Amino acid sequence: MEKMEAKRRIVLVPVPAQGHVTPMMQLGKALNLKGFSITVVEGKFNKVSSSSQNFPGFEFVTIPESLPESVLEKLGPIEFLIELNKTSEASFKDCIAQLLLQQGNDIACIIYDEYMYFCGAAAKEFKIPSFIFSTSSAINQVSRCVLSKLSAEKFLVDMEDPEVQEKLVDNLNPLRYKDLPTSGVGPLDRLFELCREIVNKRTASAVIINTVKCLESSPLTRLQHELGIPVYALGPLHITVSAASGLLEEDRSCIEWLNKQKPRSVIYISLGSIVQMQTKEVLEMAWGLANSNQPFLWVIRPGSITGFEWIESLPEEVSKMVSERGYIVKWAPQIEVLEHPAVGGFWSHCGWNSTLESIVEGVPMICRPFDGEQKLNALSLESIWRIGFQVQSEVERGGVERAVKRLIVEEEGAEMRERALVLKEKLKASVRSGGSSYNALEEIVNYLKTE
Ligand SMILES: O=c1ccn([C@@H]2O[C@H](COP(=O)(O)OP(=O)(O)O[C@H]3O[C@H](CO)[C@@H](O)[C@H](O)[C@H]3O)[C@@H](O)[C@H]2O)c(=O)[nH]1
Repeated sequence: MEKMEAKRRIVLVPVPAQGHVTPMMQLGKALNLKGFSITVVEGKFNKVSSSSQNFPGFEFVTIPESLPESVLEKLGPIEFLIELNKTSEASFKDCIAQLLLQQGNDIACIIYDEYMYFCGAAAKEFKIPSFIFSTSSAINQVSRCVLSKLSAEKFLVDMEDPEVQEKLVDNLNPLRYKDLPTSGVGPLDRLFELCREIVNKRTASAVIINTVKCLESSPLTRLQHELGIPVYALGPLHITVSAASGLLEEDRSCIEWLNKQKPRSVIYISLGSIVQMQTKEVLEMAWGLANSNQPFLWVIRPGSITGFEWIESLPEEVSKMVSERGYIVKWAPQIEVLEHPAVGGFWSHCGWNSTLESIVEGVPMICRPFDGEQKLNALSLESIWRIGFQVQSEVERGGVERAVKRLIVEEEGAEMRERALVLKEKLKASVRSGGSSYNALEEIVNYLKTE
């Protein structure tokens, strides 16, 4: 009898946040289908192992030294990540040493989220190949390379000059210096330090990125040039494999509600898994949506309105008006919502997963980015792909009403939808046999099998 080839193990290290876990687990599933065994190393909160039933055969390991979620609230995201990397390095080395013992030295590769750069030390020490995985756009990666070379102090002074603000970043048209993702994340010097750590490739053999060549051809070329190692664009991963790793329970009743709405009439509103809103903005949104006269499906996560558990801060008259025209859920089956024929547009914070998911369904977008990286995605959606437009950061009811009508009712929205449908076909083609993302995955698999 022919001897079965032993499966080789891949260790995945995701960031414990929905927008990062989802694509990492999709990558794990894709590699598992290609014959690799998967071990997921995780920390103390937002554990993927809570949905382990969706990943039969995967092994889940917890690092004992990782930081609790309360530290994230105390330190803010940048300091938390810097601290997490410091505290996790030694325990991750121990964890890999253990795994090597158990697996008879059979670890083909460590694939770590770009923010989990502490993994680099273990890869180096045990001479295990490593890949860096990026869950955001290539333009964001390139922007980080640009920022990592700047001094925070000088940047702040330079940016006082309006001419510098408007200056295009070399070969990255339409990106201007003022578009670089520096806002909303804390002190600039700490952000630049984090950028330097993230773009430091250490001993990694390649970067895997959840984007698509036809969307980001020039940033991808520039990224490869900046990093000097191969960059594999194999997105959108969610259409390569389905891998349910939701950290919140989906409310499927919204699909029944959508079934009762007219084709392309509904605006879907979701701001991802992290964004927080103030009550004032929520109220302006509610009035604007109601005044638009279009039906709407609105995801409001528990705890996402600052200071409140859920939507108890909405006055009764607003709740009544909302329920007449709209439907609110705590968490939706987003991909299914976007592919529903009743959905005509997506009001989004432009997280990278939401951006890809919307394009794959040919749904045009109203862009309301919150932090710097989302602003880059909004810029691409508005100025490069021309399948969405941005609303001003100060959200007020008149602006909300106009934006919804512009996208769902007016000719301009229809044109955006047409362009989105063209992109949809291109993205689908990229993951089919012979497509750019399909080929990138094949190259990775061949590399891992021969290492
Ligand atoms: O009701 C909902 C709302 C969202 N989602 C899913 O949650 C994910 C959200 O991801 P994303 O759109 O990327 O937003 P964030 O959760 O905010 O993701 C973080 O991670 C992303 C990837 O690095 C970044 O682009 C974002 O800026 C960052 O905030 C998507 O897969 C959605 O399908 C649901 O399933 N149901």
